[in-house]
Parts: sequence; C-alpha cells; structure tokens
Amino acid sequence: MIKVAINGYGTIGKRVADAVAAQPDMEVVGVSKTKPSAEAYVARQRGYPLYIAEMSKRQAFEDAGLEIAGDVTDMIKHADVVVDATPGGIGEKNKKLYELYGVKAIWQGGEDHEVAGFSFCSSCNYNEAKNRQFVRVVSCNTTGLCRIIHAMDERYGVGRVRATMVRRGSDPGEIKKGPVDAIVLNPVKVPSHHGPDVQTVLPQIDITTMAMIVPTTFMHMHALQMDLKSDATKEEILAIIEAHPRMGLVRPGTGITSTAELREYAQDLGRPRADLYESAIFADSIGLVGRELFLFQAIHQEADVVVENVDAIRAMMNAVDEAAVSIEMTNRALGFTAI
Ligand SMILES: NC(=O)C1=CN([C@@H]2O[C@H](COP(=O)(O)OP(=O)(O)OC[C@H]3O[C@@H](n4cnc5c(N)ncnc54)[C@H](O)[C@@H]3O)[C@@H](O)[C@H]2O)C=CC1
Ligand SMILES: O=C(OP(=O)(O)O)[C@H](O)COP(=O)(O)O
Repeated sequence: MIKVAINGYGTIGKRVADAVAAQPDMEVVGVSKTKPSAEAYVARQRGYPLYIAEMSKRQAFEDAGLEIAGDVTDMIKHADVVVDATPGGIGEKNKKLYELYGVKAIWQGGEDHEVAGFSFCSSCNYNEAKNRQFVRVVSCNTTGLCRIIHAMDERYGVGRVRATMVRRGSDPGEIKKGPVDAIVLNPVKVPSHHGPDVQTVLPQIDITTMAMIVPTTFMHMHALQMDLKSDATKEEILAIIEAHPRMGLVRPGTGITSTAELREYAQDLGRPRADLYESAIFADSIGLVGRELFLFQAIHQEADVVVENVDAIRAMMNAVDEAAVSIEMTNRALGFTAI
C-alpha cells in the first residue's frame, strides 16, 4: 500500500483524501489542519489521523474534542508521498521539510512550476513523472485545457490555441471572496497564467489565454478555439471525447446549457459532493470552420485535479506502468465514468 499524507485538508485536500482512501493500492496516513473547523470534524468522522501545522494550537483542538496525532513533521515521517494542498504560496515553504525527510511531494496549481520543476497532467505526461521526488499538478483550468488540447494534438496536430476562461469567483463554501456584483478582468493583461501554464506540460503548443472572474461558485467555463493541422469532422471529435476517460459530453438531449444545470445533473447522478472529475464539453458547441475548432467546456474547479493527484502518486512511486491503467484504476475506485 502506498502511504499518502495530505498536508492542507481544505477544498482540494479533503477530496484527495477521500479519493486516495478509495484506491485499492493506497492509504491515508494523515491529514493536517491549522485550526479546528468543520473539515477537522469530517476528518475525524472519516477516521483520518489528524495532524496540526503548529503544536501551539494543540489546546484549541483538544478543547474542540479533536484528538491530535502529532504535528506535520510527525505526519510526513509516516508517508511515502505528501500531497501538499495548502493555499497557494504556502506549499513552497514546506519544500525544505520534504527535502529534509526525503519524502515525495505533490504541489497544486497555486504554486509556481518551479517549486517542483515538473508540471503534471495524467493523460499528457504520466511517464515523465515516474520516480520523481517532486511534481506539481497544474491548476483546474490548466488541467481542462491540457486534456482537450493534448487529445486533439495527438490525433490532428494543433497549431494556434486561443482560449478565454470565465472563472467562478469563489468556491461554494468560501465566504470571504467575491465578486458579488462585477465581472473582474483577472488579469487585465494578456496572457493569463493559464497559457504559459499549459506550456509547462505541452511546451510545443502555441497558446494565448485571457481570463475573467464572475459571481458564481460552481465551475469555470472555457471558450476555446484551436487550429488543427489536419482535416477533422465533428463526429470524429465527438468520438475522441467520448472515448476519453477524463472528458465527457454534455449532450443536447439533456437540455443543459449552464453550469447550474450541470451541478443539478452531477448531484442527481449521485456524484459525491456533486464532483465532476471530467471536463464537461458541450457537444452542440463543437464547431469547425475549415480546420479551426471551437468549443465550450465547463470545468469543476474543486474536482478535476483530484483524480490527477491520484495518478501522480502512482507515477512517482512507479507503481503502475501505463497512464491508461492508472487512470482506469482511479476512475473505477471512485465509481465514475465520464458523463
Ligand atoms: N479550490 C480550487 O478550486 C482549486 C485549488 N487549487 C489549488 O489547490 C491548492 C489548495 O487550494 P484549496 O484547497 O482551494 O485551499 P483551501 O483554503 O480550501 O484549503 C487549504 C487548507 O490548507 C490548510 N492550511 C493552511 N496553511 C497550512 C499550513 N501551513 N500547513 C498545513 N495546512 C495548512 C488550511 O487550513 C486549509 O484547510 C492551492 O494551490 C490552489 O491554487 C487547484 C485547483 C482548484
Ligand atoms: O486553480 C484554480 O484556478 P486557475 O486555474 O484559474 O488558477 C482554482 O480555481 C483556484 O483558483 P483561486 O486562486 O481563484 O481560488
């Protein structure tokens, strides 16, 4: 069994913990929190040993009736791999600790590429992650971009890519972030970080991205354009997406034209926390003008990177040789097939 610790049990960390616990070849050896919270009670209910970032907070946890197994240093001593899901910028500060104890570590998209020197997307560069000590799973939006661009590049070759990301303002449980009544250009300047970030995984792709933030909480929406290098048909592209384990089609028959209806659909499908691990590509939006491909895809920010973390663990441990096999194991353990 691969022993996995989750440093930072928040939006991403709690999902990664549950996804790891569901795998037949992995176990959760601990999760960490900075202060008592609802999530800490959930960790206890799930049976995950709870560690704390600072021992000075021990009393606060004990007062809340939360038993502590030790501090983060104690936790990583039990782990083969640490998934660092602390807020962007904090993870980098933990690197020294991982180096000191010689433990493997995975960072999230809120950190810069340089923290690990290698950025990961399961269906693009699984083999290159093998045996690495440090890997960074790219952000939710970048993961969504990499999946579709790589699939099109493998089949047709991809020239120029242009994409606009309409991003959710905050996660559903976050009360401190906005906007409440604005469309925020984030950033105003072109490109947004997503294009250069895609190039950390797919360096050959000529991509420029723009991004804004809107007052919603569930999912980002991408308007994507790419030049294919050979002729394609809509039917072929639909078939490629349908066969992909991490991309799904929003079919016209569902009548779904929005993120709100997608959330309802995910809930009705019985997905835990309404999580859509796959990119949701609107079948009707797929259009070709000559060799120029257009589409809309919705990306569930809290979920798509979760399954990528699980595959990254297997690659770094060299536990499963082929990406397709790890992806299938991850998906099966979570009981999901793409919509
Ligand atoms: N929320 C999202 O939509 C996505 C987030 N990411 C990335 O994932 C990372 C984590 O983001 P979220 O889960 O949203 O953050 P979050 O704020 O929901 O969770 C972070 C957790 O880390 C804990 N924490 C803070 N400082 C810590 C420390 N020094 N030691 C241990 N734990 C500490 C916090 O208590 C919290 O439980 C960031 O890099 C972010 O950019 C990536 C894709 C999507
Ligand atoms: O990684 C994300 O988005 P991003 O790909 O736009 O950076 C997540 O949605 C987290 O974004 P946040 O930094 O707005 O919380």
